[in-house]
Amino acid sequence: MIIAVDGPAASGKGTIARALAQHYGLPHLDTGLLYRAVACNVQRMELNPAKEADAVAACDFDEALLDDPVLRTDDIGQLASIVSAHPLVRASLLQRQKRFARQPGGAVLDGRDIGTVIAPDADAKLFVKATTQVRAQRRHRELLGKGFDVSFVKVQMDIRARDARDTARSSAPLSMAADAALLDTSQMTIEASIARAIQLVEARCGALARQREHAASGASPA
Ligand SMILES: Nc1ncnc2c1ncn2[C@@H]1O[C@H](COP(=O)(O)OP(=O)(O)O)[C@@H](O)[C@H]1O
Ligand SMILES: Nc1ccn([C@@H]2O[C@H](COP(=O)(O)OP(=O)(O)O)[C@@H](O)[C@H]2O)c(=O)n1
Repeated sequence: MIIAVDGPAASGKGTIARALAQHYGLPHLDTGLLYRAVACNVQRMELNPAKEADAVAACDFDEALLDDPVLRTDDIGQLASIVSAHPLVRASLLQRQKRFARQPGGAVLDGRDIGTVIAPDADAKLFVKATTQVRAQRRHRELLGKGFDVSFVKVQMDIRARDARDTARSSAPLSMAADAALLDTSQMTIEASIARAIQLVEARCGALARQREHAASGASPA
């Protein structure tokens, strides 16, 4: 089973994707980390993130970088949304993500374009959202908890800038797949949002199983 979880920054998609992976015993890939690694490499190599050729040169990063806590900073998040807008950067990370999605037994992936580009054939797709205010509060609390000294206003501005860039880019923009289920976590606790996500996946997979049964029996689906 492939589960695609997309949504904007700090909507809760990573929390939900990890919980779904644990619930179904599937491997999980946080695809945002790949773009964050490219961004960090651009910074370390003193390249220009706005130049596609520079960003592409940074795509060949050391795997150990994926575990570096520096990737979680707000500044790297911003840089990631600049490098991720380049089509050649996206192309360079594409096959790795598709391979992960197609591994035997399935997988859970979260990001911006999982349901639309990486796994358009996913068995279940969720689009997780929350108000900008709530997302900024969550991310601010998270960053403070990790020891990063950043103001709420900066986090809020950065989230707005990232939302705008991720939605407006021409290559694989942040958008909800037509067949995704919407999950608004603004008023939900973590536990409630995970429980709802499991319900949505169950509903989707039950519907798919019924469709397949109908197809196998030659009847047209209800
Ligand atoms: N429903 C929720 N209520 C409160 N906090 C949440 C909720 N979902 C996630 N969080 C917290 O918000 C922060 C961002 O969540 P995360 O899952 O990393 O978001 P995303 O992957 O969409 O950026 C984390 O600190 C997480 O624990
Ligand atoms: N599948 C993905 C995942 C992330 N990204 C980019 O990478 C940036 C960082 O993604 P992330 O998922 O780590 O960020 P958060 O949502 O966790 O804040 C995003 O702002 C996007 O620009 C993307 O373009 N496509």
